[in-house]
Amino acid sequence: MQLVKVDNYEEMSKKACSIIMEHIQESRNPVLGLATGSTPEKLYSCLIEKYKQGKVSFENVMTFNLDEYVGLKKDDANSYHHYMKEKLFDHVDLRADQIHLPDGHSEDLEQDCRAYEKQIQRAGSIGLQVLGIGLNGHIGFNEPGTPFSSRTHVVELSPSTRRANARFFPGIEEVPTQAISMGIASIMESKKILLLVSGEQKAEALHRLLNGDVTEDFPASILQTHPDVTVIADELALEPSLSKS
Ligand SMILES: N[C@@H]1[C@@H](O)[C@H](O)[C@@H](COP(=O)(O)O)O[C@@H]1O
Repeated sequence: MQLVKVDNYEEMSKKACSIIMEHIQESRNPVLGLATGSTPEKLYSCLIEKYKQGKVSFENVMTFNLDEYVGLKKDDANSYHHYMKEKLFDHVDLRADQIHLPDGHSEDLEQDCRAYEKQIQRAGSIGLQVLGIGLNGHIGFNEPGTPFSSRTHVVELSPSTRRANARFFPGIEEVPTQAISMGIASIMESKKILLLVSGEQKAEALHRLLNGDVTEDFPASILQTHPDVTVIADELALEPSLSKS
């Protein structure tokens, strides 16, 4: 894993933005894996800004999102479909047929998971996957204990993940109990992975990622075995972890 240390959230987002732009410019058929949550918000604003300045185009890009809540319609304000439209898709030159997210409102979730895997494979697998990390080490919505061999699947969200994400909902009761997530094996097939970590609340998770054992109890630890992972972490996420090591 390559660790890039930056001063703050702003710098982390700019650095990630330039890595993604470079990837788009260098690849013939760029396939991006995208994440949601608070972490990549500014990265997406930066990509919109660069697009508006004519510095990047998404004309040839395909996107696959990591996850989606089960039970929310695409236009629900808390769905990841809605998040992505609002934070990125509606502001750049991406057509609907270039964009892929799991369908959490599908009548046959299992079938949808299999179809999602096939779509990723047909696109030639993910070239650059953007990841955030959950407080418990989850990547996508792969909670602790998820087999490293997992493919896109339906997951039960842990109480701590529901609590962490309750800030986006009117209350914890409204946070769905299930989600569809790309599996850990699916994520690991990405050619490159870009993990973004910002803020003191992520310091413990980052410390364990950088120094801990590779174990299914801490899903992100598998990234230690991937040949091309860049972790961009800011000072707040790093400093406490450095002082502990
Ligand atoms: N499913 C998402 C993940 O894709 C995200 O990376 C992570 C961290 O979220 P945040 O960036 O808001 O801390 O947890 C969420 O639950």
